[in-house]
Amino acid sequence: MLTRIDLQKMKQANEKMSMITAYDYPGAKLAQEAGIDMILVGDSLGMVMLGYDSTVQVTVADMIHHAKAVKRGADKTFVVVDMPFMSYHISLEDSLRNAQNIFQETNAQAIKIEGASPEILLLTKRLTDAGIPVVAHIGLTPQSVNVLGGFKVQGKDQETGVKLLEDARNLEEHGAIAVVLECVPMELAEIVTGKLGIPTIGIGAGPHCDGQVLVYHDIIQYGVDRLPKFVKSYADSNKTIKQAIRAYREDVKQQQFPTEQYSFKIKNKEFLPKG
Ligand SMILES: Nc1nc(=O)c2c([nH]1)NC[C@@H]1CN(c3ccc(C(=O)N[C@@H](CCC(=O)O)C(=O)O)cc3)CN21
Ligand SMILES: CC(C)C(=O)C(=O)O
Ligand SMILES: [Mg+2]
Repeated sequence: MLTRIDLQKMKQANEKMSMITAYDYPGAKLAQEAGIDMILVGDSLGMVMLGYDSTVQVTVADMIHHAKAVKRGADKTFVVVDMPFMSYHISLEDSLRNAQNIFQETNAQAIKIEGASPEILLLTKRLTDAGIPVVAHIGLTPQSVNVLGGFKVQGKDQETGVKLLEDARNLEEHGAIAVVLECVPMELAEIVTGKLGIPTIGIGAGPHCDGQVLVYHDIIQYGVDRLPKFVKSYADSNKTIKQAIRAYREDVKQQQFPTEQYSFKIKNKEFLPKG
């Protein structure tokens, strides 16, 4: 299992970190077997697993339910769990308690929170002090989609670019072990990556980040119809799975399945009920 020290060393050696989301036991198991460095139990599960149109409806209970399944499938992989919408904004005390529940119940290696406000910085420090490693997340922060006005690229002008770098530095200073940069111009991500001691993990943030993360269902095109520009697709599961289900359906209709090969037989027909 990787540790935060390994992440640091990988950054220094310019060895890129691969991260993928996962939300369930089989998904996590395959990711671990494929040798992925880190798994994120993202609140994107609300969209790709549960069919919501944003991550806003996801709850702490949802995150724990899915993260426990992930950890069972990937017991030897560094797992990060998203804290969901509003579970770390009501009060510092509530935020710490929610983080505690997520961390203790799931056996994850770190939690992830969006933003860099003074409250988030303080929470990052308090969690770190308490022994819960924090991954930060800035740029496009999907839990704020209704404030941002859509899933849009962030940090495109001078003011927001300077702010993004300042946010990243503050998060590092308050103890974050890594920072996710979502949907920012690649040139800006390169500068932030160069200025930070902790690794950056990009999604739609170009090639200069220390690591990359993508959503599982996007990479294998599983149940998603439209891919964001920054996603490279590596398999067409929609096609493969639909082909398999259609073939099964056809076999049933045509009485091609089940044949004897897929059936059980009785040795002594005497035992069969008369009738
Ligand atoms: N399936 C999935 N993949 C993701 O990467 C993802 C989720 N869901 N849900 C949570 C967030 C939301 N994310 C998104 C979703 C859409 C765009 C998008 O469509 N962006 C536009 C760019 C818009 C602009 O130019 O400002 C694009 O064309 O890629 C970006 C990030 C990333 N995360
Ligand atoms: C897109 C990644 C970074 C995320 O937060 C998620 O999958 O929820
Ligand atoms: Mg998320």
